[in-house]
Amino acid sequence: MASQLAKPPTRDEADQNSNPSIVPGASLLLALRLASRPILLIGGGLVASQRLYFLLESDAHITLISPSPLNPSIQHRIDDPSTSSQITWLNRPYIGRKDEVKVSDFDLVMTAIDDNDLSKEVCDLCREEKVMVNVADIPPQCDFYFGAQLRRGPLQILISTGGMGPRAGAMIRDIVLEALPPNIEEAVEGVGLLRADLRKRAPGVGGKLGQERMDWMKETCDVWGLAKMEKFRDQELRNNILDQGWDNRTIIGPKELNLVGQSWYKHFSDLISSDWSSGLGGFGFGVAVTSVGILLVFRYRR
Ligand SMILES: C[C@@]1(CC(=O)O)c2cc3[nH]c(cc4nc(cc5[nH]c(cc(n2)[C@H]1CCC(=O)O)[C@@](C)(CC(=O)O)[C@@H]5CCC(=O)O)C(CC(=O)O)=C4CCC(=O)O)c(CCC(=O)O)c3CC(=O)O
Ligand SMILES: NC(=O)C1=CN([C@@H]2O[C@H](COP(=O)(O)OP(=O)(O)OC[C@H]3O[C@@H](n4cnc5c(N)ncnc54)[C@H](O)[C@@H]3O)[C@@H](O)[C@H]2O)C=CC1
Repeated sequence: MASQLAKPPTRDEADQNSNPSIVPGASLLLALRLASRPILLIGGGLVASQRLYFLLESDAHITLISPSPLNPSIQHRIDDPSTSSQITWLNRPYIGRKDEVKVSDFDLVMTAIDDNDLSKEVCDLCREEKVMVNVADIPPQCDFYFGAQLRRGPLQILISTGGMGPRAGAMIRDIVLEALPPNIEEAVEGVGLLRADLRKRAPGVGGKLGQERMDWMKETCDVWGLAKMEKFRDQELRNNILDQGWDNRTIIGPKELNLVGQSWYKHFSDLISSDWSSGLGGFGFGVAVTSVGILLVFRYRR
């Protein structure tokens, strides 16, 4: 039988007293922010090259210990000026407990080597020093697992099967990839821009203002829906829903926009009333704005 969907309390009051039972055995899924943080990576083969790729994307600083020859993709990152400063390569084998490089100097340690005894030693050292470690191939020696990942700009999704089937995890990732709406990245970017503008208008952390900000943002997201959030990338539209909406502590959804004034907004809100057909909607909007721009230019020239 399928197990329940994890559902912690939310901001909806109805959820807050439901107290779903705890199903143990999960991993804690987090989004680690590693910019400039020191990470130790031991090994220079294919698996290390995969670890390196994700570490570079997260802006970490990687100390890589492995004798040459390295996997060509690792060598490429070391030679490439756009990534070389993020990597300190020690061209030698790591020797374990006696090595001058100490695991305690790192935030995370990863090994991807074909030497089980040395891997076990690294794991023991890390556990002594309370540094989180991943030993590729040996789940009991992992404090964290990797997962099958997909990234669309700011949007990141990780599939974990709790060590049961990494290949199955990658296949599930591909299903998610197929199912994602084509403009999901633009939707996430749009909502990010709106939140940033709102923060400029109403700065600070917590308190009554923070509560109002969160309630307004939550309702605005709900009324626009994921399908239309890409429209928030338009500065004028953002200004409008902040001027008319946030400043009056009310919610301006796509339907309300045509009450907001400028006639092109009526045209615009008609255009965006369809759902994920929005590739064309976006094009239509572009055309609409451009036409208004052209009309204005003509008016001023007269
Ligand atoms: C526990 C974990 C620890 C960790 O590595 O963090 C682990 C452990 C092991 N992997 C093994 C085998 C394979 N691993 C892959 C691939 C990936 N493995 C990844 C993660 C994880 N692998 C963690 C759990 C993930 C989860 O919870 O779902 C992925 C998702 C992410 C990544 O590595 O970055 C990446 C796919 C990414 C992608 O394609 O995008 C393939 C397929 C392939 O290479 O195409 C195979 C062969 C097919 C198969 O076995 O499925 C073996 C057995 C070795 C043996 O039999 O001797 C072990 C050890 C064991 O299971 O005992
Ligand atoms: N996601 C996972 O958990 C997976 C794990 N593996 C396992 O991960 C390990 C690494 O896999 P690959 O990269 O394909 O192996 P590989 O054999 O291509 O690479 C091993 C690397 O480790 C280096 N190395 C060996 N001893 C070292 C030492 N003392 N210090 C520093 N570097 C050292 C080698 O020079 C080589 O670069 C293997 O044990 C493999 O079975 C393989 C596939 C998936």
